Amino acid sequence: MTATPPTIAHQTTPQTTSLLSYTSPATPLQTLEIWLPRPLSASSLETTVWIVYIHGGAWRDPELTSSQLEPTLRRLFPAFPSFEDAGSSRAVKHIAGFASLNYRLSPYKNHPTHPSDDRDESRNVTHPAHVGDIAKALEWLEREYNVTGNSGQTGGARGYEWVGVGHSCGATMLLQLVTSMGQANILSVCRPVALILLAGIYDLPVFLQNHSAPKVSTETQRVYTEIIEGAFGTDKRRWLSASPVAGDYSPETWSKGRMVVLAHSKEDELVEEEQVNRLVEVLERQGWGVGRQLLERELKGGHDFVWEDGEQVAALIEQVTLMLFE
Ligand SMILES: N[C@@H](CC(=O)c1ccccc1NC=O)C(=O)O
Repeated sequence: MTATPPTIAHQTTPQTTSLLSYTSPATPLQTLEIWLPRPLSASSLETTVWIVYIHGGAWRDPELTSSQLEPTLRRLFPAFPSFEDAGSSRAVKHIAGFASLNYRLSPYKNHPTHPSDDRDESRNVTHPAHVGDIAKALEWLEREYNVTGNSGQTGGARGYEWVGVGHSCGATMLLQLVTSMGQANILSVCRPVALILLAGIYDLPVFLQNHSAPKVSTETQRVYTEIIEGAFGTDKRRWLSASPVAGDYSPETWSKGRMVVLAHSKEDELVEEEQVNRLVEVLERQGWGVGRQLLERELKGGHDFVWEDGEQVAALIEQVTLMLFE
């Protein structure tokens, strides 16, 4: 494959974009946002990566969107939305671009202000449609911005490598993507070199067990059940096979994977720490931790504070980017 120049205008700097569609025809949630700290042509394929962010919201919350990355961008770029100071951090020099993805959601009929309508095709999907949209967005990023991670073994063209950052169910989806859980188009999508997983859900049955009465109120249990049934259907037998803990993270299936960071806060009131422990067991059993780096990081603050504040997310992005290059 040869490096095709990006086909949409993005060579001016500094640049932010509004929502871009990654499907044709366009739909309201199959969209993404792009930020380039400098013209793409000034970011070399050898020394920079893309950061691809996936927001959370329990697969259904319409109020959580791609804009969730902005507080983090404000921490990384003091003059954001301008990128004037883009050269100030050593890590940022190694970032070619940021993409923050939206994806179709599952129903949320009892949302207090934005209930979903049965006829709204953007808000009535189930797994694997969410992660399928993530795969479509990555195919688009490959076409438009050369985010292919094609490491040019044949000496040919290269594309940018990417680092995935996901919060809550966004972290879940990144792992479903690298392990090809879901649909066929995922297989052709280039894999990330590293993942930063924030407050993710990795074992759906354990997630539900930990949020069932008498550990929690029956009302809380009802909400968690509604979230999982809404996103994965009512057939319980499918919940484990759709869980990241059921995935294959061997070098054969994810040859690019060099680093996984699992971050969680003890103050998280929505996703429990056991999710991290379950995934660590699985990754270690599959050889992670020797050679392929497995890092656990303790965060501060509640579930949503982590992205609302952005400082800890920015610090993790800086650390991982530097580790990849230095
Ligand atoms: N704001 C969401 C709740 C939510 O995001 C959530 C709740 C419990 C456990 C994890 C959650 N988010 C994961 O993406 C909602 O209203 O459904």
